[in-house]
Amino acid sequence: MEHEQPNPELAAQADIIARIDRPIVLVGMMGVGKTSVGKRLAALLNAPFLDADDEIEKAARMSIPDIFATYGEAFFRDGERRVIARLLGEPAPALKELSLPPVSPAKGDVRVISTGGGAFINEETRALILRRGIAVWLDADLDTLVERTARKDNRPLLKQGNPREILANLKTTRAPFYAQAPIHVISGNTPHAKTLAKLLSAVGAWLDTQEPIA
Ligand SMILES: Nc1ncnc2c1ncn2[C@@H]1O[C@H](COP(=O)(O)OP(=O)(O)OP(=O)(O)O)[C@@H](O)[C@H]1O
Ligand SMILES: O=C(O)C1=C[C@@H](O)[C@@H](O)[C@H](O)C1
Ligand SMILES: [Mg+2]
Repeated sequence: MEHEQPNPELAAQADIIARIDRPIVLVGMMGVGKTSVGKRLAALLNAPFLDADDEIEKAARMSIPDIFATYGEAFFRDGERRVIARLLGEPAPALKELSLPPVSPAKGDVRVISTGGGAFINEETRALILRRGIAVWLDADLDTLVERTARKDNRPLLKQGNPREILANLKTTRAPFYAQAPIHVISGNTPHAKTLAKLLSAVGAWLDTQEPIA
């Protein structure tokens, strides 16, 4: 019987996965792929996946467009801040938001949290994410964002005018905030698997800078 050759790429991935000890939090523009890439990353890490937008909808028992339409953006942002605090395991006042219990991680503290596009712009939310998680800025060019966001009709901010112009403005004004994430990955026009591999190796490179060399 032939011996199987060890696969160095898989071994490198396993090494990175074993060193991840905190939540990975994906931040970036709407449509960049935080949810779809985040789900795949969680599967690879064998860790829970939590989508902040979904959690807000569950907590409010309303869709995001309905929350915006009924209560306005400021109300949504406040809920978003409290929900993300809960997903990051922040105790007490966050629980006021609803009767949901804090999420209990299955494997240590590791989980993948995909945030909504505006979450990292809030100072308090950003500070919490930077303190408790490994923040990854997923980024893409404007054409890619326009194409990807056009696939679904569930983003109220894009209904306030020309989606391309709105995305261009948001991208410019938000970039300095997203850039505060320690890791930056381009979610380009390639299959999800490629973005995932790039993301994991960027996390590995960042972990290398955090650990003292023995
Ligand atoms: N790397 C990729 N390659 C191809 N398609 C992608 C990639 N990343 C995301 N997409 C597609 O783009 C669309 C938007 O992705 P997704 O919903 O994950 O974005 P998001 O960042 O979570 O957006 P939002 O902030 O509005 O929740 C989906 O149809 C998804 O399949
Ligand atoms: O970029 C944003 O501000 C938003 C992105 C979505 O994920 C949702 O959180 C909501 O539609 C707002
Ligand atoms: Mg999403």
